[in-house]
Amino acid sequence: MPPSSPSLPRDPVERVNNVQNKPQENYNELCRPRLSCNTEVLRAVNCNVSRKASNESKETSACDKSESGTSTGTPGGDKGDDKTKTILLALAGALGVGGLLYYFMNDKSDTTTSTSPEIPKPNSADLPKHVPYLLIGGGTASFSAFRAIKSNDAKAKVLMITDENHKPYMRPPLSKELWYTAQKGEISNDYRFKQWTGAERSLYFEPEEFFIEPSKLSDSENGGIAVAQGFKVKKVDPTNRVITLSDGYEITYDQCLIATGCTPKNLPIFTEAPPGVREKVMVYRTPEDFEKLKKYLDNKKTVAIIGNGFLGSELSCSLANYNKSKTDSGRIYQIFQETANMSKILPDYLSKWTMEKVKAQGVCVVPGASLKSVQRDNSHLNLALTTGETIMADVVVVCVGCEANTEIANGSGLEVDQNLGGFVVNAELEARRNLFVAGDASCFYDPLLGRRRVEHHDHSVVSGRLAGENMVGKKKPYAHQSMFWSDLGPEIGYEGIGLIDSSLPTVGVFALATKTERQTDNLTESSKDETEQAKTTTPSQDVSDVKCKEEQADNYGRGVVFYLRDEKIVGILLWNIFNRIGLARTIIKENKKYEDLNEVAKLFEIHS
Ligand SMILES: Cc1cc2nc3c(=O)[nH]c(=O)nc-3n(C[C@H](O)[C@H](O)[C@H](O)COP(=O)(O)OP(=O)(O)OC[C@H]3O[C@@H](n4cnc5c(N)ncnc54)[C@H](O)[C@@H]3O)c2cc1C
Repeated sequence: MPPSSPSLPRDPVERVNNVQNKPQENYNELCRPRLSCNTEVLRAVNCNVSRKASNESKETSACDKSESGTSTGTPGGDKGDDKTKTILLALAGALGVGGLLYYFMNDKSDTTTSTSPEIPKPNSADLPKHVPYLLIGGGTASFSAFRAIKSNDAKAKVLMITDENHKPYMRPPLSKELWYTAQKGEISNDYRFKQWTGAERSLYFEPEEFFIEPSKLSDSENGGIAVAQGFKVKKVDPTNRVITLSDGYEITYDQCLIATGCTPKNLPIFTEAPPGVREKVMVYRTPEDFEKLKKYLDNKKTVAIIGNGFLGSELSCSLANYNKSKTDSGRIYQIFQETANMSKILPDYLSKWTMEKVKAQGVCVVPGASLKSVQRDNSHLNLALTTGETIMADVVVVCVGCEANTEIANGSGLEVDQNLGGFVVNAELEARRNLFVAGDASCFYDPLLGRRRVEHHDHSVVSGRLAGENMVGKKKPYAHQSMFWSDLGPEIGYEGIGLIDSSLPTVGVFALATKTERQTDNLTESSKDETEQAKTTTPSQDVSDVKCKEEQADNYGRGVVFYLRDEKIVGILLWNIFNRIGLARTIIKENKKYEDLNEVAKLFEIHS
């Protein structure tokens, strides 16, 4: 029997707010920045994409190998650069100016300066000696905790300490919306971007004026939040409630939160490489990384993205779409070991279908390949792959996951989970009394799915909020089943909840558009006359017949995938279906077997 249909959130904001332990005030500004498309908006976006279709074959063919077994990057883009360099190198050689030679060999023109606002050199003596609320980390979880503290303790004095030179900001648009905004013009200092709905907002949760100076926090009558930027916390002494900064400065607290997030991993093949190689390799997490990569693209550089997770796939699509606005651009490669995009979370057939969509956006996808060696020539990196191919790239972006920032545990007596990483916390997200952990850095117990660590925006918002509430004494357990979302260009958006793992048995139910209807969809923005039929794939079914064949290319445009463990639904993926995550959460919470998953799928209105 299907569950009774719960009342669905009326709009995206309500959907994100429709979570357990919701406090009274509005969390709009922390909500999923995408604010899901309604059908009309999505179709409108799709139409724009199809209008660009005539360029796609040209862009896809840009991935063709120019020599047998060898892919070369930026065939036209770098020629001018290289010629100039050759002349200058000859000059430098003639003059015997070794330093100049080194400069050009290392292609310093590629390096970028951050556009982050100049801030005075931090001086820890300006920081208070004692604060009632101390937040370590300046990200989403930390800012969410501040909101919760403030709404429960109106005059709270909160000090946030971050080693970044930014006020609190959100990360998801860095690999998505910001690139589409950048495509249309200049990026503003506060990184304003257009959401898919057309609404505009900044990457920053609040403007500069919202915050008070750290030196004025203690005397502030109405409290508030001060951000100590550019400071690293070295350790915490939970017994005496004192933190120590890396310069030795100590601050005592009443309540403390650790929300230190995670750091992108790199690969030994790069970290152990000579400096000339290393300077062409980057990871991606901050606005500075966005600026740096954008500059590479604007200079027609070829980018090789290594990795097949959310970030690798999202970024590949965004960069390829960004390049579409240019008459001349470098290539975007995505290299990974697996057979197709997002194969760790998507069932095989959907993963292969998705890869074709990613390719159609202009990404040169190189599946089934890992790196054998890397060498630097004049200005390029030559990436030799296990497939025998060599990719020539100007820059490599390593997107191979993230490691929880737990250095603070050393010397603080805090437990780190050996398998999952992250600070081990109890049900109230407490590591020690009066010391909480939230966001990517927390390893918490999920009563339904076991001990987990989650690296997603929604988890950081809700766990940060709960930690903040517990810091003011609410003593609430964390029982929220968090969701995530990802967008692969303007055409594919998906949301997931629970265990989304392709090694589990899955059942997918999709709405199919017929050929005629697809043409209609491509030419008009109306959905009125469209009829759809459902297609179900089950774990027992041979999925080879639903592979990405030409005539089935749009089979998986919209649907729902159930992930099963012991025949119970433990995860739900909503594929181009929005505003239904509350229903998915309810179904997972029921933790039961369903005889007919088609009936459950109907609740998601995949045909509407
Ligand atoms: C490019 C990108 C796109 C993403 N897109 C999505 C998406 O589409 N959907 C989704 O669900 N999730 C997405 N995520 C994941 C999501 O953004 C993270 O889960 C979220 O930012 C985690 O928040 P946090 O507060 O735990 O950590 P963070 O946002 O990383 O904040 C941690 C902060 O603590 C600071 N810090 C660390 N150690 C110290 C120390 N010792 N002292 C002082 N400061 C310290 C860090 O510098 C950082 O500022 C994306 C992430 C990235 C990088």
